[in-house]
Amino acid sequence: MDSQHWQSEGPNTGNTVIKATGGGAHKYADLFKERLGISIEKEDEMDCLVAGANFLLKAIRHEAFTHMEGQKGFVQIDQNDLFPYLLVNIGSGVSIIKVDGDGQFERVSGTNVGGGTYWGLGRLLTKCKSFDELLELSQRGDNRTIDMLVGDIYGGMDYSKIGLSASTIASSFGKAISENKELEDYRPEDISLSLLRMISYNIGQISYLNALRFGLKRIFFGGFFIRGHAYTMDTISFAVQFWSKGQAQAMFLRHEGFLGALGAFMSYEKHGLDDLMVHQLVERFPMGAPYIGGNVRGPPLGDLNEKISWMEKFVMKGTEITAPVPMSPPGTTGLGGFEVPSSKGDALRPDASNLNVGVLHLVPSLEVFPLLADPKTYEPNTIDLSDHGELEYWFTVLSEHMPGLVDRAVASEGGTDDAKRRGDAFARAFSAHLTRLMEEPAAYGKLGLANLLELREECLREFHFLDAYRSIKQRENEASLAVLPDLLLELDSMDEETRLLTLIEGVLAANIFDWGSRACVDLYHKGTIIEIYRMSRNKMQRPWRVDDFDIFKERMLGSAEKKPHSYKRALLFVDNSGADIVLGMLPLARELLRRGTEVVLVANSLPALNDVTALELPDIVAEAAKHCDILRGAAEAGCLLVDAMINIQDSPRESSLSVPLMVVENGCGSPCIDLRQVSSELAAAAKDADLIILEGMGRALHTNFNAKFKCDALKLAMVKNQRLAAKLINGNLYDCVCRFEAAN
Ligand SMILES: CC(C)(COP(=O)(O)O)[C@@H](O)C(=O)NCCC(=O)O
Ligand SMILES: [Mn+2]
Repeated sequence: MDSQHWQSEGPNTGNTVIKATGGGAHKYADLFKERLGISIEKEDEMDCLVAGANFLLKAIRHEAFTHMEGQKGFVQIDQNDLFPYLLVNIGSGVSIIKVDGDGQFERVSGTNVGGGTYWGLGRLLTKCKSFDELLELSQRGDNRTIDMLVGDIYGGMDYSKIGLSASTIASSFGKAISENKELEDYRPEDISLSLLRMISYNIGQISYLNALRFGLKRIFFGGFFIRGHAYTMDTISFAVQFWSKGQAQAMFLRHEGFLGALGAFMSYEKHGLDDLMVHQLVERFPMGAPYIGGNVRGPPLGDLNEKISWMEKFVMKGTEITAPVPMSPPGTTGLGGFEVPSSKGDALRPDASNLNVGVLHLVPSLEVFPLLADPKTYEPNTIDLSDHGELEYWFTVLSEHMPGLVDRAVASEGGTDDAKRRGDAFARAFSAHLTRLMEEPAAYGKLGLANLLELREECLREFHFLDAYRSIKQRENEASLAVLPDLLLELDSMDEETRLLTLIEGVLAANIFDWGSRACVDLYHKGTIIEIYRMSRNKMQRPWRVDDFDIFKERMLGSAEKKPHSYKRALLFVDNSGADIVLGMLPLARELLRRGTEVVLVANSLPALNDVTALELPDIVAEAAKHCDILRGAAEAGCLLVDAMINIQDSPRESSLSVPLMVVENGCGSPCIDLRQVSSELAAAAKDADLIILEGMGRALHTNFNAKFKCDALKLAMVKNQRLAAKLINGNLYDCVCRFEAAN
């Protein structure tokens, strides 16, 4: 888990105990004791395997995946509906284990024809020097030269009566008996593929029969034989699908190489992970994790300097490894498993795990947002990056943003040499992530645009850029606060209906201040903040591309047929600093307060681009409250303005209403929000809420555009990316979305 935990143990005092499992735990125990004074405590291999698999399947959302025809598909496993399952561990031999619960399992079967058989026979038949070389050979093989196919027996025809196609293998290596050929006459590539398919099909078939024997729906495959090899997974999947006639599916584990080690870790008493919940665990991918290819390389990384220089080496190593992998969509043949693997497909990456190793953080305060209509089917991302075209587009966009972002980040730290060095390291680290994900989009789990945007923020933080947009945010807040009084006067002179429309227009118009959008940043060179804000407001033309304003208006103000609805509490998920919050969301909050609705401003816990944070908001509200009694009274009632900095007695109150205004943090530090993991404060504040307003592209479009809630929801955003506008709303850059969805 966190390296700090290990570091805090202090220097080795001679009685350190490390839990370990597998052959190595026996083989090297004496050496560890002799050289390092460390005692290796051996744990049972099968216990560890099962404990490791159980932990991963419960703790990591995107752990299990299917692999068919070169495509990974993540499977969401319900923590409460995991057992029983079949675990097939393919090492030298194969163990088939029925798992009924934590510590409850039985080895129900196995086969001596496993990875060792493939490697042993393969070595004898091809003269390969390593297991990886043998696997790599199979990648270029054509097994039809050796295997006897149904078509070979039936003159190229299918044996349709019993459902066998001409390309089905009738007999592995069967052609060798009828041809007058010697071993040298066969290509090693073909031999390797034929062997791989023979063994994988056999394992797939035996596993399926065992699943059938115990009535199990799920079969997870793991072990050294698989090691991320796409074609091996495809063959096993194909076998399971073929024998089960599509009733069963093979699944694989993302951290399959670590089952035993994790299980050994789980055997420590008091590791505190017994009651873990998936929503409390956050997987991050720091470049500083001292792992390459599943091996720890060197001591835990201490200070930032150490991290930067290690990262430089790591990236060099990464480039070495990743260079030969083609930048094309991952895939094998796409042809039903009986075809030969395409050499253009996923190259073999024996060390595919090198950058996949995340660090799991336990954040006990995270909760599932209680107002999600159905947390089980909720998917935060609107854009799925498993679509290669999308990934390529966003990869390019984010790569092009990099120089500007680095300049901004370095400037935010005073432009010192140290900041420049960190800036370089950040750029290299984030580029390495992007390159890695281009090659293997599923390397870190299911990949959506929100994950990429969050990864960028995490990466900045990793290199100690805590708030790259600090000065921009301050400047924009000040400029906007200066014009707020005039805006409030203008609003107050309007009738209710015009005011509501102007307020929503104001939110949409002010959402243009987005430093994460290339198009908007280009715009900022063309005028002052206020000029751009005015221009944006003047351009507001209804109907917007998505325009549910009239439904929202009817709900708020009522109509001839309907009475107005009085919301008890509204959660306003706010977005950017400056005009967005000051001239957009705060005036809307004020309107809700005026109507007797409690308002909770939900802001980021950590900075992301120019988003306003929960820490910054109270000061902004305090400044705004100087010009507005409604905000002031509500903020005081909500204890937001603790030390009432203004002399309230002196100014007459606009309203006697004083329902509270609160600020809560959302638990995240990204431009998007995953509502499966929010702060406990937000979860608590949500209990009484009956209206949710999600604002901005990140929170309302990239994520949550399709989210359904238990209460009314208003999604407001200006679309500041042409491609997204075209794809999502069949519209154009700067089009607006005002989507209102009544409670489910
Ligand atoms: C990062 C963002 C989601 C932030 O938008 P916001 O939530 O502030 O409205 C947005 O700027 C974005 O999607 N940018 C895409 C890159 C671009 O078009 O340049
Ligand atoms: Mn934003």
